Amino acid sequence: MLVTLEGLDGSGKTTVWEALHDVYPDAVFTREPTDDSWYGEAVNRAIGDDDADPLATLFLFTADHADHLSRVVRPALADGELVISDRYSDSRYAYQAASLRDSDITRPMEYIMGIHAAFSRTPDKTIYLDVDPETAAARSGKTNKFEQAAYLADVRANYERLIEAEPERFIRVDATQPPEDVLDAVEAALADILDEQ
Ligand SMILES: Nc1ncnc2c1ncn2[C@@H]1O[C@H](COP(=O)(O)OP(=O)(O)OP(=O)(O)O)[C@@H](O)[C@H]1O
Ligand SMILES: Cc1cn([C@H]2C[C@H](O)[C@@H](COP(=O)(O)O)O2)c(=O)[nH]c1=O
Repeated sequence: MLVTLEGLDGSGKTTVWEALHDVYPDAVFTREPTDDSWYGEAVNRAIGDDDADPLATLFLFTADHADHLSRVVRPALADGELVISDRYSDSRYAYQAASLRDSDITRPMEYIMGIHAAFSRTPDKTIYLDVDPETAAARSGKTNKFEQAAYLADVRANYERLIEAEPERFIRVDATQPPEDVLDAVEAALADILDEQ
């Protein structure tokens, strides 16, 4: 089963993802962008480059996703493992659709989803850590071009579109709560997901 954690920068995904290691010691914990491949390194260069072309950046993230899928996610799923990924394809649909909003591509989210449809694997469940853009930007420290409240407001609107389109896949957790309450809510959601299996 593939479970993904999604949300704005600073929503607390990594805090939750790290805490879940103790709860599910046998699960495969992974992330996007990857942190163990040259594709992930290329993505991180694009994140740090204010002048990086948004379309080129989309394809770097997508290349990293393709490698992540074939090298980590698909083999683990084939072995029957629980895979928990800190960010996954929805991050592309939400972030790169926002980056390409004023580009020549008329429907960026649909375009990005179309690219993924040919090869990707949709998560079984996605836990969305919901936080307002101002809190997200403040928590993340505004260290790069993505961690800005105005941009994150567009990203959040895109996440809302995704949730509206697939309400059965997404579980929304209020990420403005204290970290221990957020973790309790995520643990309860995951327990329900695994019970339903
Ligand atoms: N529920 C919370 N309440 C207050 N602060 C939090 C909460 N969860 C995480 N934080 C803090 O916010 C900061 C960002 O958390 P974290 O790295 O987990 O977020 P993230 O969603 O993974 O961000 P990014 O996508 O930018 O990597 C950290 O300093 C963390 O301690
Ligand atoms: C996977 C993915 C990520 N991003 C953005 C979101 C963040 O600002 C950075 C790095 O992610 P992290 O969780 O803070 O390490 O990249 C993106 O724009 N598109 C994606 O597909």
